[in-house]
Amino acid sequence: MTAHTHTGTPTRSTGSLAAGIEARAATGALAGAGNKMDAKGVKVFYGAKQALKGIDLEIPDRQVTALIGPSGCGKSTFLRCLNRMNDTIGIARVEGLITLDGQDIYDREIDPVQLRARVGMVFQKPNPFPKSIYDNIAYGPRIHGLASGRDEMDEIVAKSLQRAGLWNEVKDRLKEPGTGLSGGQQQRLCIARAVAVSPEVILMDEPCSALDPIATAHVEELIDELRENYTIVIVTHNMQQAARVSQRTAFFHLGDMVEVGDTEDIFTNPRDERTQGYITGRYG
Ligand SMILES: Nc1ncnc2c1ncn2[C@@H]1O[C@H](COP(=O)(O)OP(=O)(O)OP(=O)(O)O)[C@@H](O)[C@H]1O
Repeated sequence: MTAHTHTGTPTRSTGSLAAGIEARAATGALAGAGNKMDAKGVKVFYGAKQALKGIDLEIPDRQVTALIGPSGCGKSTFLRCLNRMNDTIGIARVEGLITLDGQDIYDREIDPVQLRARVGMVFQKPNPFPKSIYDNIAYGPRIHGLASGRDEMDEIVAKSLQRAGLWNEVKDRLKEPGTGLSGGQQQRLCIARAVAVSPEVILMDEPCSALDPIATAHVEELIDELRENYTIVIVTHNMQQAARVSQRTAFFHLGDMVEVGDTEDIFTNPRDERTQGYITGRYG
């Protein structure tokens, strides 16, 4: 089965994360230049069952790429390949090539923990740690040794919360538990936590499915702001959301990537009848 393709690097800071965030913002002019990640012939098996049949997909730098398609078609499986989260599933086996800035992320030299700092993830259900708001954010930078002292850590926490649009709501209650926030605030806390380790790519697996419409709108606005500095890949069942937040959309069907292109083209002029059927609600 062939896929239709419609047609469209920041340096990682090893020192101060706050400086890294600033540097990333300063190089915003590079937005959209080239592909951040590239998948070629990606197959995934869960035991004997094949979930992905050979996916080719380019992930452009500092754009939002939406993965859509009917339940069980392999969107989350593909997303998890991008930061090797499938490594944590014993029966999962991944074949093919996935690169980040041209480097094979499945290379033996690559440490998956370091990779996941560069390619962060936000899950469907907000999952703050049972810790204070401050410590939720500081956890990753502590593990990765990104702050040399308390002042620097305070700065990272503040900048990450600002980036996630949560600072004003929580700046006076940083010692309170993250679990005490509303669902929408918790999800923005999780986005701040992902941002705190200065990732280059943020993967989002249905990040709004547990949120009400107001919280959803908030997170969608945030995604739009984040793409200035980060490459984002989002799995969503909500086609309006894909149309609102993404610049590129890839349609998955039964383990294949059927069609990818500019979001507007995919929604107004899908080439494959399976894509057309899905976006017009004939199935899925
Ligand atoms: N941990 C796992 N073990 C075994 N099979 C799995 C596992 N995770 C996913 N699968 C199977 O792989 C296929 C693709 O699942 P995946 O969750 O990637 O699809 P999806 O498109 O994200 O679905 P949904 O939209 O319902 O979340 C499905 O048949 C699913 O049952």
